[in-house]
Amino acid sequence: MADDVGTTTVQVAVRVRPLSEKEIKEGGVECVEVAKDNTVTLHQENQPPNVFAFDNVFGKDSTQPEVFEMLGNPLLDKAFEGYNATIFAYGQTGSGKTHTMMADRKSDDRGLVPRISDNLFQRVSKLSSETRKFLICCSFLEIYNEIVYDLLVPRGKNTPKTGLEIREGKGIGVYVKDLQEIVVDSSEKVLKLIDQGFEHRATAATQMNATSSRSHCLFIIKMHQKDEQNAGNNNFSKMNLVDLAGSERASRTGAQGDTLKEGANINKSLSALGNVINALSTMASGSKKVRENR
Ligand SMILES: Nc1ncnc2c1ncn2[C@@H]1O[C@H](COP(=O)(O)OP(=O)(O)OP(=O)(O)O)[C@@H](O)[C@H]1O
Repeated sequence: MADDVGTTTVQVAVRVRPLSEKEIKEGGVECVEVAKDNTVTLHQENQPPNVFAFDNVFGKDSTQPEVFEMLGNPLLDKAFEGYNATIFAYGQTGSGKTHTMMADRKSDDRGLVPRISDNLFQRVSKLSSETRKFLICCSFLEIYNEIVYDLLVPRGKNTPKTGLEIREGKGIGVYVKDLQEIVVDSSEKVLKLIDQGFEHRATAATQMNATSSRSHCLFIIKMHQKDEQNAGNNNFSKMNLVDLAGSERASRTGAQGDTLKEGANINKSLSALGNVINALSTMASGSKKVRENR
């Protein structure tokens, strides 16, 4: 998670998913051990175990509400204070990114994004008054082969081949030109937008003979608060909820042609993201050099 107002913090959580039925049938064995001190031990054949430490660790029996409590709730706290905040789900195809971020959006097993939306509107309903108002809007986009597509608009003949443009504006930072921003006043409306976005994404993927796990997917919630009695509450914040494309390496999957191109673009963007996160965490730990280079 990263917020971009002054005190930048980056936290890394890891979630281990249970073995799938197919993996069990094929004789797969669990090789990851999760400990209460937020460490993960990786056991590999004929090698000494490797131990890794994280800010948060979720074992194979972890639940969606637990993940929300540890990651979603603090993100909302920050958003209500006026900070921008981002969650990225990173991992190889099939590791559980979409399950953690979305899952079945209408079931008790729903993931972070629908839970954040539910909790956001619960908080808004508690805090709203004659003098304190909230305006919330959402956008949904995907980045496929470095091209940005609006998921709230059906893709068709009129969709520009080059996709939407990423721009930077004074006071507003980086934004996507012409991206739809839909005003929402309930969690149900947010879930409808998500459904709509997924439908457009699936249709476009079929048209392009691609799979959705080869694109990055970003759900954006913007919140504007206005309080006539307490100017301290007047603020604007943005939550970016990102389900990244599968991180496997092209060389390992033996990809060729278009799939190789997709893989190269995914690697390029994930490596750029890695550089940004490294720079942010170095900044958070007070490295002078990064600050001077900004
Ligand atoms: N924590 C979990 N508990 C139970 N099942 C899980 C868990 N995480 C993932 N799964 C299951 O594992 C399968 C793969 O998960 P998922 O589709 O979320 O992977 P992914 O990383 O998003 O893959 P892709 O990159 O293709 O989008 C799904 O059937 C999902 O339901």
